[in-house]
Amino acid sequence: MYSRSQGFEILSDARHNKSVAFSRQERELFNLRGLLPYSSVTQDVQVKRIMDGLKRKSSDIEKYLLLSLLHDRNERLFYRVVTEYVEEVMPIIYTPTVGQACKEFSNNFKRTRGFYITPEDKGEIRKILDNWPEDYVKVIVVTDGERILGLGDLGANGMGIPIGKLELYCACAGIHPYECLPVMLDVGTNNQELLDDILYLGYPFNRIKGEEYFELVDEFVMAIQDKYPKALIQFEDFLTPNAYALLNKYKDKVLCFNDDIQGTAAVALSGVYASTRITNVAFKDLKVMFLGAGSAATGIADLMVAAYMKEGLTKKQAESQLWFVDVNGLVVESRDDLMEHNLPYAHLHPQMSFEEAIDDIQPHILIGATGVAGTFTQTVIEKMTKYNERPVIFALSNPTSKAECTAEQAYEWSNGKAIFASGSPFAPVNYKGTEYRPGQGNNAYVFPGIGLGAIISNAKNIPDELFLEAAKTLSEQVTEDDINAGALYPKLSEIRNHSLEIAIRVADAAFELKIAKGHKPHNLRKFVKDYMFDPKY
Ligand SMILES: NC(=O)C1=CN([C@@H]2O[C@H](COP(=O)(O)OP(=O)(O)OC[C@H]3O[C@@H](n4cnc5c(N)ncnc54)[C@H](OP(=O)(O)O)[C@@H]3O)[C@@H](O)[C@H]2O)C=CC1
Ligand SMILES: CC(=O)C(=O)O
Ligand SMILES: [Mg+2]
Repeated sequence: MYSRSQGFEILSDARHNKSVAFSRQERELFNLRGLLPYSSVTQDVQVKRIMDGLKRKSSDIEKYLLLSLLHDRNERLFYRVVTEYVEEVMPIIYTPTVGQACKEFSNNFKRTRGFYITPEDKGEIRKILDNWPEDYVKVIVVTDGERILGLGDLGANGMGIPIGKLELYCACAGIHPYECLPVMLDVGTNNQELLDDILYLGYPFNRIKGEEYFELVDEFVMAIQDKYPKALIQFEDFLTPNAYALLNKYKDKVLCFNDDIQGTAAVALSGVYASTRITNVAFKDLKVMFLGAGSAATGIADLMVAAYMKEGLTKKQAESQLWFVDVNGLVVESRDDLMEHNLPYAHLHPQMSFEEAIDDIQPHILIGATGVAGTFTQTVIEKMTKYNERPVIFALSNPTSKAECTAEQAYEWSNGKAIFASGSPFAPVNYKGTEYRPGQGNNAYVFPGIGLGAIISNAKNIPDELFLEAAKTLSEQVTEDDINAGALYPKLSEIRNHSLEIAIRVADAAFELKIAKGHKPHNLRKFVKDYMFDPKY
């Protein structure tokens, strides 16, 4: 990799720094003699040093900080570590540890990463965007920090999420680091604890809302369209009403998607497809019950409707197989507290509690997206087991502390019958001598590949068909071994290959649908593979 920096400058330039891996020749060329210890080592040895260092750390947050410093110092080494040890490292740079990192973001702040926009920048967003040093940004992950995982309003501390998501774009889909832009739309926070904290670094006022809020977001979207017209905008961890309002406003006009609504939908649908290989229930006959009726759960239901319709069901029939329960019980037509996105699933049915609804509807699949731990109780799992030989249980809430139930609970309470997946990782569980491998139903399995496919094809927008394609592709990556271990998702260690497959199919579908602005490469697979960033020196 070519660099114009010399001497100390190149050692503090994370993009080009190789540190003790600089060869004798490079040390001569870049005026590095005397600045490094004698040994010139391979990147493999550097990786070993990092992994040994991680093992010596006694807490996950310390590991997060070590990796974050590495990212600041030597980008290629950081990504080499993440790609090679993705199973060990993903729970650190992503959920669950990223949740804690967000909570402590201001306390641990050392070096800036990403772009911050506040209400004081109104009218000048396009101008200040020129302060960002990169010309070829292709993927932007933006949050306003109001619904960070299941942790609520973390204000500007939520910046850990765009940073973490973009690290996965690079590690899992080979997007080049310089093509990534994490953005915090810091519109304030209503979290009083943060406002009272002298160390809090965000805009220290209550959130702006209504017209003022939507105008600021619009100015941001337009500024991005102007400076980076080919960039994909991923909306992340917005509060549900805002998430829907923004998605509906921009999804047909701008290359964008909402990860919590649409990415989650694709990964959950993929798991649902895979589950039918174990349960042998035909996909079009599946009855699904959701606990939580927010953006994640509704996004899944909406994509399932599209998937059912491809199997010949009418929209009405499809919707009738999907049931929601929220804090106030079963979502039914007679309720007057529902939001617009709930209405297609508010069936003409008596109002009842969650447990009563399981007895009444007898769903094949239970999907939790509440952000509330312990909501899948022993009784809930037992009821699901009563009605299904193999009950399918998704506890999607993040981080781990918010999961609706643990993997161990699901297997124990179902006497080993449950097919379990969760948003944050759980280790395999040995129950009565059999090892069960929970799958990780997290949008991280799909958003990197979807994003890569969208930018490769230079798509105008991302319609549902592309999310369906991603779901199908991922489910096809689930092997017989995975199925035999009760896992609905393939092993994370192969995620780069899965992202590649998703990207190819998504790009291909974009060309088929004629929403791709570019020309289809003669050999799409080779084109995508060649595009992908390889962190090896
Ligand atoms: N695995 C993955 O890939 C993803 C996981 N998630 C996780 O899903 C969770 C929810 O996210 P999101 O949908 O955006 O959030 P929302 O706030 O939009 O949705 C939460 C829903 O759960 C309901 N709820 C809250 N408490 C209970 C309860 N005790 N019983 C029944 N329902 C309850 C809420 O009702 P009300 O509004 O009335 O309080 C609301 O309908 C988060 O923890 C998030 O981390 C999100 C995206 C991706
Ligand atoms: C995974 C994710 O996007 C979330 O929990 O919000
Ligand atoms: Mg999210």
